[in-house]
Amino acid sequence: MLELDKLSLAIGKQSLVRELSLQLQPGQLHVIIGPNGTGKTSLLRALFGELPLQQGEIRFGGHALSRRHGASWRRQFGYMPQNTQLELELSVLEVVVLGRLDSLSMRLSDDDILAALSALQALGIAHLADRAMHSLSGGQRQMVLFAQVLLRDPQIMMLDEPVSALDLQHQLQLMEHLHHQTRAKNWVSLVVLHDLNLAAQFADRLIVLAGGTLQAFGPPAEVLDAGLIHRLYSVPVDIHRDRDGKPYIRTLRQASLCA
Ligand SMILES: Nc1ncnc2c1ncn2[C@@H]1O[C@H](COP(=O)(O)OP(=O)(O)OP(=O)(O)O)[C@@H](O)[C@H]1O
Repeated sequence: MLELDKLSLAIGKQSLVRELSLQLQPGQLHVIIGPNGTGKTSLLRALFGELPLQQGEIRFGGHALSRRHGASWRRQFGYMPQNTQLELELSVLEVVVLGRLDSLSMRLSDDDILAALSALQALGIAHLADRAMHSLSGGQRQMVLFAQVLLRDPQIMMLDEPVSALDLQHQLQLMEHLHHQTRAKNWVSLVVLHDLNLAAQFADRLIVLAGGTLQAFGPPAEVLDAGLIHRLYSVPVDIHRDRDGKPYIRTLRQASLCA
């Protein structure tokens, strides 16, 4: 279990997250939603050990994150940050193999290369293997970096807006893959999404953040309602339910936004 105990984060004098306590279970997909600038990325960076904690504690498997053990802490994670803009001369296959960096010796083993190829195949992008990373489109790059993070085979998987550049088919493919692997590998998965319908379809638990504080935590069917969404985004919505009882959301147009 990944535990956050009264976690507070700040950059300089600006408070980003306040007194956040959560228990995140292995085998479950947790989706973080909330308005822009509300601390979602900062939270992932703190969990990864990239942003110092102002107060509180993060524990995984009984061990607390500490500065001294930063490198071994990070080894437990697969982390795909928000910015996927990489001007690398490396080929796609080389970038994906880098997912094995921690266990690489001076030479790549055949196993590493086969694992990278099979990740590319599973995501339907094996045809990109020899392309230079810098020559790819934004969506192609996002899929390749997802393949790279899969290769780490982590215990905790964190993806920051991983579908922001993807078309509908690839959004579904990435989320289905993540959902399946989270169950199969017993990952604690944490994903930041802005698409509430995608979040409602795939999340076991939603983590709703606004203004750096936890607004709600639970299954989408229990958490998402028109009142919460209006409080978060000041946008009126209709909420419907699909055959499985999962909510789906339709925004209502507002002439007043066009001042
Ligand atoms: N390096 C930094 N220096 C100063 N302020 C920062 C820094 N990184 C983030 N912030 C501020 O911290 C707040 C939270 O940022 P964060 O990126 O965590 O939000 P977010 O919820 O992920 O936003 P978005 O949905 O827009 O990606 C914002 O007000 C942002 O301007």
